[in-house]
Amino acid sequence: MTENQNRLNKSDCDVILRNPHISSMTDDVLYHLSLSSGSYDLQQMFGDIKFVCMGGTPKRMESFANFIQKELNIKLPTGTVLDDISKRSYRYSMYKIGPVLSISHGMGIPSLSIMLHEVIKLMYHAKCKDVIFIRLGTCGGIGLPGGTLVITESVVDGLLRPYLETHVLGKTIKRPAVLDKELAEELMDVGKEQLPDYNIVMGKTMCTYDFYEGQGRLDGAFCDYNEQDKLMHLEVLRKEGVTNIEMESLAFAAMCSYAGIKGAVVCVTLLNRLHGDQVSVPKSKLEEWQHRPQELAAAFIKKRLNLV
Ligand SMILES: O=P(O)(O)O[C@@H]1C[C@H](O)[C@@H](CO)O1
Ligand SMILES: O=c1cc[nH]c(=O)[nH]1
Repeated sequence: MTENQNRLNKSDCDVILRNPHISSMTDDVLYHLSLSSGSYDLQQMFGDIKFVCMGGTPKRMESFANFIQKELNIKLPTGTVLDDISKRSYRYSMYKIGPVLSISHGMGIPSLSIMLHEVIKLMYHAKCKDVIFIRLGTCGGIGLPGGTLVITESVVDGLLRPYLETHVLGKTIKRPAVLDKELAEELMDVGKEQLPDYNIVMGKTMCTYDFYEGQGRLDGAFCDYNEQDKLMHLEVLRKEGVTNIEMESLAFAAMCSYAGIKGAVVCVTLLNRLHGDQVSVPKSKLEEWQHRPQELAAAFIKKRLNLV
C-alpha cells in the first residue's frame, strides 16, 4: 500500500492512518475515550484541533486545560466549567480548549499506546490538519538537577536502541522512534526567549518499561545488583549522551512518526539519578516543577497562534 493510499482520501486530513479497515467502518468506537464516529460528529467537535498535549496524570492535564484556557483567553459559556470529555470511560481524561486537546495517558507504553491509537483515529475522523502532539512529562535526570526542562532530541530504549519493539501476530515489529527536530529546536528557542529563568536542555531520552529495576533503582521491591553496578550503568548512559529517563517517549515518538504527526517530548527532571533514586521533593516543589513543561507548551502554542 502506498503512502497516498494510506492517507485515505486525505485531501482534508493529513494524519496517516495506516489501516485500510477503518474507512469502511460505519461506526468506530473509541472505547477508552468514550467516543465513537457513529454517535458523535467528531469533525464538528474536534476538527479545529491543532495541538494535542498529553501527560501521565488526569490532574496534570486538567490543570493544563485550565492554564491554557487562561493563557489563550478562551471564554466558557457563563456558569460552565471545563468538562472531561472522556469521563465516562474512567480511563483517561480529556479536555478541549479551543484548538488544544489536553489528555492524560497514564503510566508506561501500554497505556500511552492505547490512548494514541484512539487519538490518532480521532484526528482522522475529525479531519484535523497540521496537528502537533506534545508530551508534557516528568523524568529522572542524568547529571541534571531537579527542575530542569529536557526537550527530547532523540529517544532510545533500555538497551539504547532507537526504535520501539512491539509484537504483532507473533512477530517482532520495529518502528523507528523519531521526533521532529525542527519542532524540538523551536521549543528550545521559545524556552530560551520566554522562560529565561529555567534550566532548559536538549537531550537523548531513555524510555524504560519500569520505574524501578528498569531504571536501575536500588529502592524497588527487588534488586539483584549493588550501588556500584547501578552507578556504572548510569555512567555508561551519561557517556552515551542520555540526559533523562522516563517511560513513554519511545512509543510516543514511534507512533507519531508512523502516523506522520510532528511530535515533541518535554519533561521536567524530578531528581538527579546520579545522586539518588527516591523522588522526595516536597509536594509544592513537585507541582511547581510539573508546571514548567506546561509553561513551555503554552508559550509555544501562543507563538504559533500569533498571540505574542
Ligand atoms: O507523564 P509522567 O509524569 O507520568 O511520566 C513519567 C513516566 C511514568 O509514567 C511516570 C513514573 O513516575 O512518570
Ligand atoms: O526517575 C523518574 C522520575 C519520573 N519518571 C520516571 O520515569 N523516572
